[in-house]
Amino acid sequence: MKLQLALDDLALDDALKLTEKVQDYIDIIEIGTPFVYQEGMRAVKTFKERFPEKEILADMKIMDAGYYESEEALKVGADYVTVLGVTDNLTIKGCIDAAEKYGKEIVVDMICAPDLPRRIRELENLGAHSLAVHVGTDQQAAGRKPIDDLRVMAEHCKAAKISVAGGISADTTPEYAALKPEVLIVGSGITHAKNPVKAAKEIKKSMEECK
Ligand SMILES: O=C(CO)[C@H](O)[C@H](O)COP(=O)(O)O
Repeated sequence: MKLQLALDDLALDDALKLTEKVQDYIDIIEIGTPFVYQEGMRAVKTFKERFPEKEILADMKIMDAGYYESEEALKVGADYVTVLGVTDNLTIKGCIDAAEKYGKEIVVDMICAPDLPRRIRELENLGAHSLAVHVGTDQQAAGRKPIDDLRVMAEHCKAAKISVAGGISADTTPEYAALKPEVLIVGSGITHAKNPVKAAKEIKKSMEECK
């Protein structure tokens, strides 16, 4: 199980400093969607250069122009690019083709996707590498959590790897880790923690206890 640190609402220098501090506990560095809006592909390139031993995910949440947009991140060093599961299969296929050209992978973000079992089947048939259960920031504010969708994903996913995101913290990691997703994604649970190093260390420890 890998820990993915989502960097969403930090400036580039602050994000680099925070990542230095927690790097021992994380496997994948996510350049979050707001960070992509703020810094563009410069952030992907900078993080790949500063942390060459880590995997980098560009959370682009692509909705159209799948091949072209994913290649923007892949050519500057992204190991993973996200596309939205609600979009057209042609867009998802474009992202998969671009990723495979670079020997990298696509993560399909299932935020707001209706009928999960059916969509999981379709996406696996398309050859999606990973599917991400995701309760977004606005949904979290309305009290939603990703645990039920993660159960559905764990039951129906046969070939793709599973990621999960949506307000996960050190306190809630054990219940998510128990379902053994391949990747646990944590943003504010580390970046907004009083002590980010302590939070990252606790999260990684809980994950290891579930191996
Ligand atoms: O993709 C995102 C928001 O759209 C976040 O990166 C993801 O939800 C993880 O952050 P948090 O743990 O704070 O929910």
